[in-house]
Amino acid sequence: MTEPIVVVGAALLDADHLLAARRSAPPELAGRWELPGGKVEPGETPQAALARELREELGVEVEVGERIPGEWPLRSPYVLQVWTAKLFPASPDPKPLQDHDDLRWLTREHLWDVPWLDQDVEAVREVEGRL
Ligand SMILES: Nc1nc2c([nH]c(=O)n2[C@H]2C[C@H](O)[C@@H](COP(=O)(O)OP(=O)(O)OP(=O)(O)O)O2)c(=O)[nH]1
Repeated sequence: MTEPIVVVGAALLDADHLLAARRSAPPELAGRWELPGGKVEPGETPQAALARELREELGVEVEVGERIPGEWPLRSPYVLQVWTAKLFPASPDPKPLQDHDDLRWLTREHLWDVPWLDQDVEAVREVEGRL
């Protein structure tokens, strides 16, 4: 069996808002919303991977917090794990530099206003309790 490869997603929180990111690629995922992040590289910790991905994709500097319990299957061999994160005070605001074409800070009230990727819905439900 192929070993699963972890994709880390950020529950990037600011007060009572969660950052949602709209994918611009690949075509089958474009237009749907996700927790920004990406694949953990060999030898990298999930926390380091998440900080790197958010720097590359959004231009932000984050402090990674705790893991949201659970693991969600993506297209084989990938699995999604989610960690909380918050912007360092001196961080620039997030911008959709790479992989995304729109960003939104959502309150709990508006959390389901965007079409999340199907495979992210359970993870977002877990995050919902933190808002
Ligand atoms: N980042 C992220 N990817 C997700 C989520 N849900 C989901 O199915 N995916 C998929 C999309 C991609 O196929 C894969 C992650 O790839 P990616 O393109 O974000 O990661 P990456 O920057 O490391 O990829 P690469 O271009 O270097 O190959 O997981 C999610 O919530 N966040």
